[in-house]
Amino acid sequence: MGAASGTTSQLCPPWNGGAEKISTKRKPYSFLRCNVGSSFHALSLSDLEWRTSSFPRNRFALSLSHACKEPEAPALESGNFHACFDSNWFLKMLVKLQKKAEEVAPYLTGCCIYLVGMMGSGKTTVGKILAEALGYSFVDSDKLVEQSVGGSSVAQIFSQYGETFFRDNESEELRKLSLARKQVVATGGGSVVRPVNWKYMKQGITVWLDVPLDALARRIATVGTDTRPLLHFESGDPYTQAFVGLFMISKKRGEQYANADAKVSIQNIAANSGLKDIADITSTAIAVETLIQIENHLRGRDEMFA
Ligand SMILES: Nc1ncnc2c1ncn2[C@@H]1O[C@H](COP(=O)(O)OP(=O)(O)OP(=O)(O)O)[C@@H](O)[C@H]1O
Ligand SMILES: O=C(O)C1=C[C@@H](O)[C@@H](O)[C@H](O)C1
Repeated sequence: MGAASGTTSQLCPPWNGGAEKISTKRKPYSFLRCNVGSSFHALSLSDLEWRTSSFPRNRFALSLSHACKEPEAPALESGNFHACFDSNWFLKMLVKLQKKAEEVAPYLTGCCIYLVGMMGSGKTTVGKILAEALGYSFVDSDKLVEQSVGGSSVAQIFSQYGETFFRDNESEELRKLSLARKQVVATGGGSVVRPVNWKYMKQGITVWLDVPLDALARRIATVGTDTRPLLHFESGDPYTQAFVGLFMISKKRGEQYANADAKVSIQNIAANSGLKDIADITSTAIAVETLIQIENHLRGRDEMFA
């Protein structure tokens, strides 16, 4: 692969099935240049590895990594993304993402973006893509809590110390993050329940990823509920367990997510792009919509103060 600096970026999630299945007849552009802030990203055919053998005609798998010419350019998890999809569509979406990020970045003036939403709503997946596009770093508040408690997992913290202990640590990590700049933060799904957390998160821009419960339950059922202690109390098959648990939680949380400055509705994205199944919406498309909603929020705010 052509990752000269050895830095590779995962641009999309390897979610269930590892593939977005859209057929294509054509090869991709031979070269794609993306500027993100001061960093330069180049995707070329040497970075795109085509493996056609194991897929039906007009379908292919793409293994993608790219070289970061700037050492300080944000690096996501190392490892390549393997998927099967329409290359032209994907590259267009990637260009759209970079263009939108370049438009929005100067107005953000380095302030942090907090993604809020129910568990499984894609805060981590979309957050990493956004951070990469904006030249921000990515942090996951659940991971920060885990580190602060000496490396125990969220599930272990819940069972060993209880939810209140977890929430106290979560608030403390959000307080520290409120002093930071240029970070995309994937918050814990329950960060919205404490008013003080909103005070910290509102130091930046808060965005709600609004995903229907059925889609959340399908995603969570795929990976299991082991890492999600609040879903451990339900019985039934993994989908039912996840759906019932999510339903109860969402009833309790009511409209708390709606306190966010901007909302990204997956159902709206599907409706606007003519897609019947929201599972067909890629995380890159959701990241683009997130930037659009952030831009709308910033415009509204500037107009209010003009
Ligand atoms: N657009 C999408 N389409 C399908 N699956 C997705 C999409 N985005 C994320 N997923 C999958 O859903 C699961 C949850 O995603 P992710 O970890 O990004 O959510 P999260 O909001 O950070 O969850 P949590 O709050 O529980 O940490 C993962 O298995 C991920 O691969
Ligand atoms: O929705 C919630 O309350 C949670 C979501 C996860 O991100 C973790 O923060 C934890 O499992 C609790």
